[in-house]
Amino acid sequence: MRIVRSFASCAMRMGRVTPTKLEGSERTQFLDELKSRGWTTVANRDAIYKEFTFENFNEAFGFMARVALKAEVMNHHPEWFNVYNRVQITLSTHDCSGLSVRDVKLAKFIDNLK
Ligand SMILES: C[C@H](O)[C@H](O)[C@H]1CNC2=NC(N)=NC(=O)C2=N1
Repeated sequence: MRIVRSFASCAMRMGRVTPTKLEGSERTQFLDELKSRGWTTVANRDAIYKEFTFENFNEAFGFMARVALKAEVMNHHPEWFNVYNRVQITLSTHDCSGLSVRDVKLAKFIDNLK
């Protein structure tokens, strides 16, 4: 049983388990936390958005590289747009068509880089 559980939690960490959409008070709590750090909700879809500005392209791209490596490990990828020193990031979970804990986890990682 312990082996089954540890396999399940490993699969979860590796992003191999289909995530479920955040709902109810858990969702409200996560969203309040994210909004306090500058994330906003997106019109017409269940996603969060934040814009980051850097000194120059080099700083912006270094930041993107760090996010990309984390995203690959999590098997959870951002939708993003970059022009010179500006990076716009939208997070949503395609596998459940909405926000999941993976978006919250990736958002926290991103905020800690800045
Ligand atoms: C098949 C593969 O597991 C999925 O497509 C992964 C890859 N990256 C992903 N990224 C995001 N943002 N949402 C997903 O649901 C997702 N799913």
